Amino acid sequence: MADPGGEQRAALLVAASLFPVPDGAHFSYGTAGFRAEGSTMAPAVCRAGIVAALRSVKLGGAAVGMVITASHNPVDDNGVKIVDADGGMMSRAWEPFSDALANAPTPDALLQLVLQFAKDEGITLGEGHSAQVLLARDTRPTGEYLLDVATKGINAIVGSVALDMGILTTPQLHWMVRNKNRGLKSSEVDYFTQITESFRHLLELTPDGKGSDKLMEKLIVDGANGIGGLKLEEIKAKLASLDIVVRNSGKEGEGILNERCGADFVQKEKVHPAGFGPNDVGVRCASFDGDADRLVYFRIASPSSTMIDLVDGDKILSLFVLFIREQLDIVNGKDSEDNKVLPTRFGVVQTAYANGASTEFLKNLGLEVVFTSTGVKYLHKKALEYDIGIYFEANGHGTVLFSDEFVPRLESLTSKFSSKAAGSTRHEAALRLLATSQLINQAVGDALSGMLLVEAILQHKGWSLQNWSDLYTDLPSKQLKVKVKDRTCIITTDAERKVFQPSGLQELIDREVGNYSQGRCFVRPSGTEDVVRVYAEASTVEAADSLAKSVAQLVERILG
Ligand SMILES: CC(=O)N[C@H]1[C@@H](OP(=O)(O)O)O[C@H](CO)[C@@H](O)[C@@H]1O
Ligand SMILES: [Mg+2]
Repeated sequence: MADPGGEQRAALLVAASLFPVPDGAHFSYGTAGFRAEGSTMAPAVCRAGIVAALRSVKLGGAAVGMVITASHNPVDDNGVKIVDADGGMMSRAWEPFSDALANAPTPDALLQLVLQFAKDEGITLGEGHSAQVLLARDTRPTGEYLLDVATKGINAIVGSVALDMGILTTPQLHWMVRNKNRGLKSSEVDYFTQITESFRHLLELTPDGKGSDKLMEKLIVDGANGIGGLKLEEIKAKLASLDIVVRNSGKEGEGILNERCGADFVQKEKVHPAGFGPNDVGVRCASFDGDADRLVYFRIASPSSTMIDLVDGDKILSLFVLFIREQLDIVNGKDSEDNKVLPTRFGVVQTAYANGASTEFLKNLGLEVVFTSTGVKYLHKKALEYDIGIYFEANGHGTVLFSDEFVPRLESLTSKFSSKAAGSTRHEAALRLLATSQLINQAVGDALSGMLLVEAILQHKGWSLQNWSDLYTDLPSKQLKVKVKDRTCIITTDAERKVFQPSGLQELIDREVGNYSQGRCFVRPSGTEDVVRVYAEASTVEAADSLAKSVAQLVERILG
């Protein structure tokens, strides 16, 4: 293999020896990158820095991103995720190399892995190339240290530049990488300007007589004591049409990151977050997760209970679908199927965790609903196949993607309308679609921009949270975690809805499911925790609980 030169070899050996992998440690690039207790993350983070820099070299010096975060996980955890040049998750083809590198036992083993991989990928190391990696972190206490570690990893590839973008939400960094590589404005100020301006624009397009005063009433946002709350506080003043109160805002002394708060807690426990109580009964509330890439809504139903009415990712998706479909129908008017001014392939992507009632609702609208494995990297890729592709995980992570081919078509139609039919309902509908494509993050799910789109649509429809929630009734569901010896023994198929191995387990699950009306249940190994997840749905809460419990027992019995 081509010799990258002594300087490059030495740099890799030094970086590897700075952060050796302790005996017994094993890192795995899971559903959302490497994650573990923050104080143990340095070897994985340093090596992820090497991977990110190599990725940038491979892509001709395009900007690549790295976010130091463990999202909704406890404050002592931390993690690292690589953002590809298009603003999405790192290409899955690079995950095996990332795993191998993170676990390389010695500096020399690491050097050999890099040399071999560079050769296989046709990457020339040493001189004459450039690479840039944009870095961000969330508010975790180990973040600053790990960001420094990541920088050391990046610098171990000669010619690379690490750019610290500061403390950001995960979707902000994804957005920056995407915009930078498209030659668009990509600073944080630009991000805020884009989302606040397109939100304002959408509100201006609210039909007359809609957007009742009741809707102007306050929106309380649970910031999970993380970065999303802090950023929302920064832009609140620019969202004057909304009366936003931020709780668990991430400000010093307010509470601990993700502890009894945040979108993950609210969605899984179905109780209100810390800092909320009887005084908030009936108020429209939203909850972000710790790095603000997930969003759910809820309402406290009664002063005597902590229970909430949850409006989860599936319902956010349903709301977005209705709005977009309505605008498309207006734009296309009464044109026949093959004579539409804006023919649009509109696709909806869900995972097995989507509530069965949501899937039925979407299918009844005549939409194409497809399923992928859990994790944004799968959903996003699938959604890119459509003119407008929309995906959400039930836990609130999702976005709406407008394809590179579709946006120019929409733009030129909008200008055509503005010269021939300015102010017409079709013109306005086209403008709404355009504003939506600018508001909703095109790189990844984004709680901040997602929330603004929800708010604009509620105003557009003149809907309360109740109207929205009434779209359909969720089937009762239950999630359990089972600790087993080796979760990788479970191999799934059919977008994780069926167990392929160990053989016989699926038949046993099917038999259990058969005992319940509207029963549905699946198991899969988590990609972020050392557990097997069990999900069950049935016609009553008790039945869903009982089905989940029986299947969890089956898993325990078979996998121990
Ligand atoms: C059931 C569930 O919520 N799973 C989550 C969780 O993945 P697991 O592979 O299930 O651990 O974390 C992922 C990353 O945040 C998220 O994409 C996914 O939806
Ligand atoms: Mg997150």
